[in-house]
Amino acid sequence: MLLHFTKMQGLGNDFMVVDLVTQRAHLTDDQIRRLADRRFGIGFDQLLVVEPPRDPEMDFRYRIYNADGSEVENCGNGARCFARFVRDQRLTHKREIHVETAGGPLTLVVEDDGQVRVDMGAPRFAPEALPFEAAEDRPLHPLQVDGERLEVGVVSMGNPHAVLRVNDVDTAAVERLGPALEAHPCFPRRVNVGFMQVISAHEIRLRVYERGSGETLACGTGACAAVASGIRQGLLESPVTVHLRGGDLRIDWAGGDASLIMTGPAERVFDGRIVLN
Ligand SMILES: N[C@@H](CCC[C@H](N)C(=O)O)C(=O)O
Repeated sequence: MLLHFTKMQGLGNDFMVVDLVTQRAHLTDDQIRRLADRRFGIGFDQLLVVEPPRDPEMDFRYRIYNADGSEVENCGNGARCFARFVRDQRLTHKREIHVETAGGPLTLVVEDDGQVRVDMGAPRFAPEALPFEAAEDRPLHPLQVDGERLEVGVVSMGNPHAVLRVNDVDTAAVERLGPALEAHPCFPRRVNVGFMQVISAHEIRLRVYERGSGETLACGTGACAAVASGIRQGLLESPVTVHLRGGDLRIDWAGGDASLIMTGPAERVFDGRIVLN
């Protein structure tokens, strides 16, 4: 069958976006892995699927799959691309869009300048929210990883994140510690791993080794998790500018049960169609 898709990117975190409101298709894990391949397929960090909502209060259902075919709960850069996509495709004219995700509802607002502001919900630090195996909820947890004793913050943004403070993201051991932490037995559903360099109370640099996709140029939920963990540790104050390899995000958080607000760009790259086999 012939599938129409759009390639999009948010700060270099790239997506294949498929409209399953007007098309019918079912993609298997194996097909997703082949489409994600940067040499034999289209190439992307995540596949985003737009579906009709199951809840009548919502505008759409937004499903997210990593490059390894696993379905996940949330994707911040994807949410911004999703908002641009449904308006560009004329699936909605609304500027404020309510979507269901596997990690809970999200509200997306397309601003006049084309930037998208996303209410990402409140961070959850309780270990069982990720899940993470620990006896108590604390700002930093000691963890033995690849022969090293590390201290990590753990945060659920719908999806699980571990945040590690480093002196310099350019020299951080992302390729070694990223996969080791992602597969650490204390994270039974695996974890996304953020390497955070604090520049000032309002500015960090961040690299993220993503569960199921490897290091990406940017991760929206990772940026929210790093800021929430940094504020909780008393290292940061809202608003925080997060410098990622692909560009900058602004994150606002009033603390407690307040939602994290992420603001950043979303771009269409090209439209295409592919025969699914
Ligand atoms: N790139 C995303 C996060 C995508 C999902 C993540 N890899 C997971 O497995 O939870 C973002 O921008 O948030």
